[in-house]
Amino acid sequence: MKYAQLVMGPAGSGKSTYCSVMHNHCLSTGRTLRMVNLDPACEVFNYPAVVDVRDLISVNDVQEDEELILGPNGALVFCMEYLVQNLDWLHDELDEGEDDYFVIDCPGQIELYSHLPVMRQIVDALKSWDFNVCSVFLIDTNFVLEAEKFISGALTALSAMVAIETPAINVLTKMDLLSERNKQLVDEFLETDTRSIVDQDETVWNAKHRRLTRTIAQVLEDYSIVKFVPLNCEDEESIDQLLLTIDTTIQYGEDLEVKDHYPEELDPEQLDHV
Ligand SMILES: Nc1nc2c(ncn2[C@@H]2O[C@H](COP(=O)(O)OP(=O)(O)OP(=O)(O)O)[C@@H](O)[C@H]2O)c(=O)[nH]1
Ligand SMILES: [Mg+2]
Repeated sequence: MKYAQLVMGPAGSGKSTYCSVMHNHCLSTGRTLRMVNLDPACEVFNYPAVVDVRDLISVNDVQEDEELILGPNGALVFCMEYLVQNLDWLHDELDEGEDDYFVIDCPGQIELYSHLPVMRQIVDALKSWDFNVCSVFLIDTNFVLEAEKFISGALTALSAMVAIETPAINVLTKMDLLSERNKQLVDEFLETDTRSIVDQDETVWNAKHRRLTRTIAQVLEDYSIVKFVPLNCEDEESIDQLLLTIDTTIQYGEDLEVKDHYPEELDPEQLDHV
């Protein structure tokens, strides 16, 4: 069995930073993560990538092609579609040994997480190659600090969850940049039910659309579909906590635990006689 975190989210939400933070954290605890750059548009990243999609195709290559005439967004979509047509390349690149744990840095075009099929096709391929996959969907905390933005962030995360259909962990990034007051606000948002968050907000705009926002908030609340985990990259405990949540979601380490623990009702000494 292999494992993969797909690090997704809007442009600039902190995906590549998250990848290098996770890599460094695991390096210091003696654990190996295999890092993958799946962003054909990226210029630099601060982790050692064992797989880099730019070896197959990059936005620069595509934009230099005079026959294609594509802008940066079109070129990125072209690259991702090219990757989907050449999934054997990715399979070969990822195919090294057993029990590998990959962290995959994805591109930031929001269309990839709403209506374009490419991310879904990549996830389906990973599953067919025996990967346990989890999407880690990052959202910049600064963009969810008001009630209607919080709802909008939750809906963005939900649209990715619906489009990609994997277990998902939604992460609020850049917590280190918040003032103490705003940190408190985020904590309050995360503890409060979504419906009450909307009810606290009293703007004119909100009054006009109150029934709609309340209903959306109620649906989010009733189904408990979108939960956020805050991440402060400066705080090792925060990183560790998130990693544990992700590991549990993709069932990483469960085999190890089974070997380490006997069921409660069984006495280990008795097992020798079985
Ligand atoms: N202070 C702080 N800055 C961050 C954090 N995460 C990201 N940044 C900054 O936010 C900017 C964007 O971060 P990236 O990691 O490149 O974001 P990305 O999601 O990979 O961006 P794209 O690949 O372009 O979609 C950079 O200037 C980072 O230094 C964080 O946790 N704390
Ligand atoms: Mg990036």
